[in-house]
Amino acid sequence: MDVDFGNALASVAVTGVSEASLERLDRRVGRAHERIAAGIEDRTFGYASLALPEETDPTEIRTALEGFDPEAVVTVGIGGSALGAKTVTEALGCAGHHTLDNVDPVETARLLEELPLESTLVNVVSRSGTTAETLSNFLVVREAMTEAGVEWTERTVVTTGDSGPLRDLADRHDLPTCSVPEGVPGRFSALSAVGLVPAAALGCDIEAVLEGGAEGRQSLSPSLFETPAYAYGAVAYALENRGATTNAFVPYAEALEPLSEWFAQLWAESLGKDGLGQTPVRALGATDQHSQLQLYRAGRKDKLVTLLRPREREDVPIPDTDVDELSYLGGETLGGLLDAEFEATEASLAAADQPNVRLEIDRIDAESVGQLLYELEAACILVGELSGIETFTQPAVEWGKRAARGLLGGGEFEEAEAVEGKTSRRVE
Ligand SMILES: O=P(O)(O)OC[C@H]1O[C@H](O)[C@H](O)[C@@H](O)[C@@H]1O
Repeated sequence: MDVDFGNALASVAVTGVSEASLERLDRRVGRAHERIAAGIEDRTFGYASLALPEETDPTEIRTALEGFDPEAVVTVGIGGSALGAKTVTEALGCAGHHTLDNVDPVETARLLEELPLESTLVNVVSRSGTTAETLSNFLVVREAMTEAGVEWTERTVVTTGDSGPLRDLADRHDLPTCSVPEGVPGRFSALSAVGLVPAAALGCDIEAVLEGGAEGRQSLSPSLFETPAYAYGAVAYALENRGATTNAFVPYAEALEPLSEWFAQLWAESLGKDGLGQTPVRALGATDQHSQLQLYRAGRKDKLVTLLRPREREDVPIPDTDVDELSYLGGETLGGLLDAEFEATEASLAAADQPNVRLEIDRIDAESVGQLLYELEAACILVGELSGIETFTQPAVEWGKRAARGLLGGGEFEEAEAVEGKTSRRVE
């Protein structure tokens, strides 16, 4: 990806960052890069994520999928065990990928009604193999397949850790499996089997995705001024230190909308530690110019707006019109209008002293998507290094899990008592 942070400079936006500050920060970026590079080489927990382009074996994935030629794939997983896979297939236009990454009974029932179960591949993904939502959905899907007369063991592939209930189930039923790479947190696993099985099953070029990731790896160098991923991470970090506690991530491409969900987990779960972290807001261009832009321009100056677009895209001409007020659109294209709105929004934010950064990729294809995922991960890891936080863990998510488990009789958890003791002040 290319990064243009001109609109994040103090010379453009009051809450921006000065060139001199970035020069000083670059020395810290260089030291952080040394730590990151060493962590990649040593496959240290978390940093191992940035070794995935070398470590992920497409052959393992394709072997596990041998004999499958599904009409549809349903990924039963949650968080990093679903978002990366959804991002890759949606970006690459691999039709037929559905995800069950919530336990909304209406949605699960709807999807099971809609799916051609006899020609659907069930892709169960859980690093721990113990995630309640994933296992509950899997049990429901398995029962639905049985009731439809489909032998579930012949239509299920599992991606999980080396041990745990899901690994035991896969072994017991001799299911094809892929491994979850050691030392790679779920939100950083898009460039592993966790993120690539559905794309492979639906005929996408996962090798090219990994090639893009490898180009991302090659792009890392000790300076933010020579490394797009570090330029983005360093500017996001510097802006947060100047009050930008929100990062609105706005791709101008429908195919990249799931990327925003993936980015939100990556940014929030990695950086939301010790009272720090930017709140990622998922938005979509041009649609959210008609909803959130008012806040970005005229609300609190507590934001970074990240604008992402492909430079090339398939296009659609806009026919001529005899409506005078709209005649300027005739002969234009939808892509031309989208690009004009991207640039106009970017300028309108700068004109309102709202720092924004432009990310661009050549086009939305397997290689560009792989490189984009990689470089956004590297940007996130740099922010974690500069912030001095634990980038790769997520202890805060465990409290709620224990409370829910206690409420369901899954053990004695003091967190469940806190739920019972809720302070109420109802208005009906
Ligand atoms: O892959 P699993 O072990 O099922 O975990 C799925 C997700 O749930 C956890 O609670 C974490 O918040 C996520 O980082 C993780 O991706």
